[in-house]
Amino acid sequence: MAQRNLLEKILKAGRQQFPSLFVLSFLTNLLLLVSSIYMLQVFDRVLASGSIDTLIWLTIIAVLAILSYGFLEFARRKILSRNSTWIVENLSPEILRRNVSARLKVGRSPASLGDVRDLRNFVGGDAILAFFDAPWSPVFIAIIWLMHPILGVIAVTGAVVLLTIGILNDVITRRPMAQSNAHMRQVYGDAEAFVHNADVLEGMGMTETVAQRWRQRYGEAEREGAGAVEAALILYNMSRSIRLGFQIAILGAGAALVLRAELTAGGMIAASIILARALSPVERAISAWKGFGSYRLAKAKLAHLFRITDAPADRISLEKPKGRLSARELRYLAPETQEALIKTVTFQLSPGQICAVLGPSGSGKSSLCRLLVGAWKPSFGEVRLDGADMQEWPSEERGRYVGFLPQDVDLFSGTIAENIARMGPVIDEKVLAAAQKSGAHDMILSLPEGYETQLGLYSDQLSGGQKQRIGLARALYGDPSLLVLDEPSSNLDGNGEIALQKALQLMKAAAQTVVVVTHVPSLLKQADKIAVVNAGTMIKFGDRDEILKDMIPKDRVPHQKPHAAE
Ligand SMILES: Nc1ncnc2c1ncn2[C@@H]1O[C@H](COP(=O)(O)OP(=O)(O)OP(=O)(O)O)[C@@H](O)[C@H]1O
Repeated sequence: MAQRNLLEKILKAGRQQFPSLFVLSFLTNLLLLVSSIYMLQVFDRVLASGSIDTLIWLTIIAVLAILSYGFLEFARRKILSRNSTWIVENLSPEILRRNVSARLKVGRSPASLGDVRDLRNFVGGDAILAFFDAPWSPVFIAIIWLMHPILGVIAVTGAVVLLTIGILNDVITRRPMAQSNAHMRQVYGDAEAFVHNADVLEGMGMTETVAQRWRQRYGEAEREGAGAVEAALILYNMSRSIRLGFQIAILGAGAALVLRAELTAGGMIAASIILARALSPVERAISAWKGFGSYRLAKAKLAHLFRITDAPADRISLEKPKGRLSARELRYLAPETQEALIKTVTFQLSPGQICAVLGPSGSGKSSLCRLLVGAWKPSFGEVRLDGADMQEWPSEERGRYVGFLPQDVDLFSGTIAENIARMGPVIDEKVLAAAQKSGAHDMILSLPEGYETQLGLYSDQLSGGQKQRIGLARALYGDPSLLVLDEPSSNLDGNGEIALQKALQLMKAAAQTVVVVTHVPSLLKQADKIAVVNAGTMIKFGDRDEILKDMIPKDRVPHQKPHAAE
């Protein structure tokens, strides 16, 4: 329950800091007047009276005030940086979890960790302070007005001109910058994918062509934003010059007023300093406004992500299932296209049964596997393990009883032992048992660091077959009741296949239910049942021998690869 409103909770916690930020901003802005008041007093009182004592006292008071200013400004920023750390630490893991959930549910996630960063940048950064400081600009301008209305008019004009330039800047640059940023993200994503596929690029001499294409797309994205950057730069420099211009104007007008004895010399200098203070929040408020735009967008995207994904369910402790698997009228529509990838699938397996799934390429075997392990939520129908609906079961709890070996195994950054232990706490005996059962133990020991071998991102230092064996050990970790293996031998050599055959025998002996996508005769021999899938429909399901008898012409030798759905 607490997790469901995490986003609101975090934003509310941020808002709760507003009163203290408001008070601190009031005090810091008040103390910002110290230097002008000091200047006013030195010029008009000390220089006129020649009193060293007054100067000393004034200086002591000014220094104390400036020190207090420093302390209060530090406190303001400390509150914000604490806020931003808290936001990132609490929200990021939750967003990562919901990203995974959204990817499986709707194909892609509406929000990313970049949105948490945008949220943090605004709530915990300078932008929000600009909002607290901005109301002080009119106060400073009013003080200048009180010194002399002519100076007040100059200050108001300065603020209006800077505000106009800022708004113009925002209007001109917002859209092209957003487009350029989106394209840049794509271009950098492409670059990462190219590096990841270095072997393909080098092996087929594609590197230069790909680099050329990339350079072209990078150039286009860069040029798209260049015009906006240039316009922003011109306007930024213009606003700086204009601000300095207004400061000179206020000094000049002040001097004229001094000559006409309508203002003191101290007042002239103080007005110039106060003007600088008055105009600075105006300039900052414009960039803060941009930050506010990103914040609002990020908040909306994150709220959408929270709406379409569920909070982690409370842990429930069901007994370990025996492995009775039933799929009833399963149907699955691709989230983005609504195309039916699985049309009708109904079957049941008893604990300890091995079911081989056959079917031509693209027939839906992998999709079926994802539905069986509960990674994909069926659009219609249900998958039950011992009567419990896979979708009703919290995935953390369910995962303890399910092992899944996908077609393409990717391992995560960490040691081999950690990967086998599913990135949780490593229980040595369980890791060893899983590795031995999968036939990966000897291979792991032959690596220089054995189970402690550190795998980097994409685990490039391992061969496809090695990854597959470790993936199988990961699936077997903790003796799950149901194992779903998608083409487990696609990267294995003869020895690997024999090891896999033994592993299947051990699973059967341990009464583990297994669904295995394979066309390999030696593995088919282990199966009790065979399911044949074609175009998303299970067209045949039954005892192995009966199905094979129907499929293989009598005059053909049994160890030939069966062509399932032809
Ligand atoms: N996320 C998805 N969105 C849309 N279509 C998808 C998605 N995943 C798979 N498909 C499509 O669903 C169909 C079945 O794919 P699936 O991977 O399940 O087939 P398969 O039988 O395992 O194929 P292979 O033997 O080649 O691995 C294919 O046409 C594929 O393009």
